[in-house]
Amino acid sequence: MIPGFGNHVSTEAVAGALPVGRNSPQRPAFGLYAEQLSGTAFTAPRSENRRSWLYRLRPSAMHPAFTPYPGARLLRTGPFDEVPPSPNRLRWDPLPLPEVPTDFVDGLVSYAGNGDPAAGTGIGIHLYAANAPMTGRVFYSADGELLIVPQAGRLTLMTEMGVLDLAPGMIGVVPRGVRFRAALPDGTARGYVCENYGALFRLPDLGPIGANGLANPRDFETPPAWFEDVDQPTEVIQKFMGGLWSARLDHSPLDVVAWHGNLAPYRYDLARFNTINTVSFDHPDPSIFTVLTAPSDTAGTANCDFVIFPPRWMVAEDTFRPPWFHRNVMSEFMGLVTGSYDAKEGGFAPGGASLHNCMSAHGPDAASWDKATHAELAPARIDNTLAFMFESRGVIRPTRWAMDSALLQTDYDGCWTGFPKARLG
Ligand SMILES: O=C(O)Cc1cc(O)ccc1O
Ligand SMILES: [Fe+2]
Repeated sequence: MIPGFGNHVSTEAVAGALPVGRNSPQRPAFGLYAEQLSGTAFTAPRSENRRSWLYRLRPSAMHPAFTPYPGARLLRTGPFDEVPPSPNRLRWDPLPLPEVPTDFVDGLVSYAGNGDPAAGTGIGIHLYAANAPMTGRVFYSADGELLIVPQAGRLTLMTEMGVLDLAPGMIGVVPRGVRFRAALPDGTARGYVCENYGALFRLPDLGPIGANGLANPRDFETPPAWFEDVDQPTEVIQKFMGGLWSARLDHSPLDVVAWHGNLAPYRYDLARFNTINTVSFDHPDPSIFTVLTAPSDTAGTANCDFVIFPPRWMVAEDTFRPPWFHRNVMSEFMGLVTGSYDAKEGGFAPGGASLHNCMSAHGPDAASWDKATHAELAPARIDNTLAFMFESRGVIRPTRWAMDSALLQTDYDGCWTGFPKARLG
């Protein structure tokens, strides 16, 4: 794996496949085809510009027409207008594994989202639950990059640009347009996906934190070039403006022998996150836990922040240590990879999800509040936990499936009942 975030990488699976000193020679080595894949507009500022050059056995353009794909029936895309957006606090039980053989693509279930890929803003929030490998087919989203958060079971993503092995506790990002096949080394897999229609995820600015901290660039890993030379029928499934489309090739399109550039899949082990928090008092805003941010056009107001709540020490003095009660302008979709979450004593399970939208009052449940209010404030380690949040400037709109699902907890409001009234004297 090649360390670093957003670096300009040069990698070849066969020596001599990568042209030197130019992108598009008259005759690339071995008769390879040169192809540019751009993830930003050609004229995006250099600091934001992301593109790679791929050298492949056959041009991607060599494909027949796409026709509608009938699978992945629960996959949805913005605008999320199937049902009215709900101001209610919502929480879902864990997504069960499928009962019939289902691969990563067909196992995608959209819970919510906002914006619209047509406008280049917003996110789609999906879970996947799969019990079969993708065989004879590959997938890509033309609607956005995919931030994948495995929760149970490993995923091996064979992408055009290299292989990403992901385990729970890691994240992977597959750029818009990059085709991949997902294998399941453990037989089954479940996790979360944020499909980012907007500006690409990047590392947040660190401000007064300084030059180091949070997710450090060198801990991100990009795979070296890898390809398969397979002349077997392969189905390419793409998601385009929410529609699913399929085309049959007579070969695998995972045939990129060499590539160079700064647009590529990458992974990151969340255990590498340098968690920063108070050493005096008060619970800081959770932005201190931002791993990646996808900015909007308004400074500091993200299309999506990916935020984690990892194992850490709590040392704050005279402080209510779990998340405080709050009502936020930003909307929050949460998931749990493992263990339990310090704001919720029960009901928020690994593989489950919660949604607290713009201005919806939330915070610790009554049991967590009671416990934290009476806790002895010795240094304490929060272990066995890994929660995360997709936080967005736009209201997060649930899908019809999410609202009608038997997984939706009908008693969620109940966790905020029974708080004793304050006594004035
Ligand atoms: O709602 C939540 O649990 C997420 C969250 C955590 C936190 O530590 C502070 C604010 C916040 O929204
Ligand atoms: Fe919150």
